[in-house]
Amino acid sequence: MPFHPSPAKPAFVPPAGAVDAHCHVFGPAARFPFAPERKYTPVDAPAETLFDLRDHLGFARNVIVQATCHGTDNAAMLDAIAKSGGRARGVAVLDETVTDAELERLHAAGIRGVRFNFLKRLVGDAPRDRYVKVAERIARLGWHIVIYFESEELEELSPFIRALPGTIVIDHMGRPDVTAGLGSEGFARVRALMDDPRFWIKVSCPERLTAAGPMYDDVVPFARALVEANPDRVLWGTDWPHPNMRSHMPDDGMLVDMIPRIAPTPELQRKLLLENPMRLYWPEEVL
Ligand SMILES: O=C(O)/C=C(\C=C(/O)C(=O)O)C(=O)O
Repeated sequence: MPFHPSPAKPAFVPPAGAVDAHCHVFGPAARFPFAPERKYTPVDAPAETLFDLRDHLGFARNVIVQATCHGTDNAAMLDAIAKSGGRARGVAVLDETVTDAELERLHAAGIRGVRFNFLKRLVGDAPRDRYVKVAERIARLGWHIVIYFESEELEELSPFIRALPGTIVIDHMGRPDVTAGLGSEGFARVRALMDDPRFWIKVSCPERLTAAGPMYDDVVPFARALVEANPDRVLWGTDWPHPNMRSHMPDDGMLVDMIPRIAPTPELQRKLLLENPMRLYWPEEVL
């Protein structure tokens, strides 16, 4: 499903310098082929379109996250970062063969984290041994680890995740089953991870979690609970171009207009959209 061709202009105006902390670039396939082992083939979603969206939504910076469709070939993301004029940083997917020289080059190119995907529909059986080796290799760079999992797997997965070193950023609220309610065991496990100050969480992707559909009223309480409980360790992103969406394609402008519903004060919005992502991805610019 292609991304929304003409997202609305949001009524909500993000704070100056706001960061879209979870988005992707895909291809163009002619220049940046997709990984042979991929589980899906997305539409081309080039850097130029991402940056136009950034400006249209009122954001200033992007954190571009490597997606499984490109495997460990981070070239498309690195090309986008290089084109951004310093306004993008990245989260890469690596394997344990990465050399120290390559890690230095990736850091110089704007990479500040690695991503470990646990979704079976995206990676099959997650290569946990590889993830441990990569985690050990990046620790000296001060990078963090972004993790993506289904909340129903969290009971089994928690010991492995808690044993990872450094800062850990949970994608898409830990994918709670919103139909099970705020008091569900699954969401309680996600919130229990957040009791550890090493953990951060993205209050993104209501469109992936909703049972009610757009305006995503059923997801708002989950995101708001996470923002209010962890104001200094939350991030927000569009997840553009929204790969693997089946039910509908979200309007990115509408996603931005959800922000005041999940972060109801200017202070919470500033932390979510500016202070927190700047601390994690542009620490050298934080006074
Ligand atoms: O884009 C997302 O963050 C979500 C998805 C895809 C990936 O994360 C990926 O391919 O790495 C998904 O839920 O299908």
